[in-house]
Amino acid sequence: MSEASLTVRRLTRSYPGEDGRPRRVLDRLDLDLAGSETVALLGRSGCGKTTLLRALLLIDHPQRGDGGQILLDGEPVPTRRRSAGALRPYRRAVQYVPQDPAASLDPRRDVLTQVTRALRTLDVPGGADEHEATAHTLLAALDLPRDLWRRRPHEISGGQAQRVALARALAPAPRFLLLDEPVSGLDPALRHQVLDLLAGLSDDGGLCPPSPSAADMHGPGLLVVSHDLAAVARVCRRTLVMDDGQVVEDAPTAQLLTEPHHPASRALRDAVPHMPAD
Ligand SMILES: Nc1ncnc2c1ncn2[C@@H]1O[C@H](COP(=O)(O)OP(=O)(O)OP(=O)(O)O)[C@@H](O)[C@H]1O
Repeated sequence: MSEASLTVRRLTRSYPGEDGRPRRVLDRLDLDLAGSETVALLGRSGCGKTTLLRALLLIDHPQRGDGGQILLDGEPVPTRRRSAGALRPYRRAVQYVPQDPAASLDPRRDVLTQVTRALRTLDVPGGADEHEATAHTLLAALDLPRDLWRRRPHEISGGQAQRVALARALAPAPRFLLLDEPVSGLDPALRHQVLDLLAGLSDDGGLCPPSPSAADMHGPGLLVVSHDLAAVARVCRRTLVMDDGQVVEDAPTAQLLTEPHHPASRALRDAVPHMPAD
């Protein structure tokens, strides 16, 4: 099976402005991600990163005049008038870990059920036993011991909640995983732990349950949204810099740390407190 691809072509998104006229936030944006890649999406606050993520997750509301295409493996995905059933294959393939994972967990359900329920909702093949086995494997692999599995979100720590959200996102064996600021607000130790975990994810799919495309040996492609070039440099080989609703630089992360071209990239590099020696 060929490598997965997630493609965005000439994507335009707007919000209603104060004068009632649409205010363009994404401006004919193009993006190409491969299933084997680890890509950071950086940019100053307000440049449109979340708007792009929402578009990729098909949870936005395009305004009149908005357009462009999102394609999974070359197939256009409906970005308007979406029916839940028709979108399930896409939702299984493109998963998400939000910025505040603890808040994204269902407060009424225990850790194990957060994962099994996601599998059921997404119509992932297999019965309850198989879903539970997948959840067991992932929770254990993410260092969430069995005595946590029957606890509800308010009974676990923030770092544990983050890993539960990650387990839930990985359970359907996605081909792409989108992460919104995965380490912002974490203490330094936990930050390292999460970054190591993400770095380990990308190479060989080590944590992912067997994918329906088992021939695809790669882990999910990662798209990591962040403000922090230094943090993503540990995980992402490629970095996209956004400014004013467009990708203004697309370069290997190592190159961006040493030779940023666009002023927006230079500002990000200059915000890195200590440049790595290499
Ligand atoms: N629902 C909305 N209605 C109107 N304007 C919005 C809405 N959501 C975002 N915006 C505006 O669109 C622009 C892009 O916002 P977006 O959240 O995509 O930026 P961002 O790059 O994710 O910022 P941050 O890094 O601060 O999260 C901003 O100017 C923001 O104020």
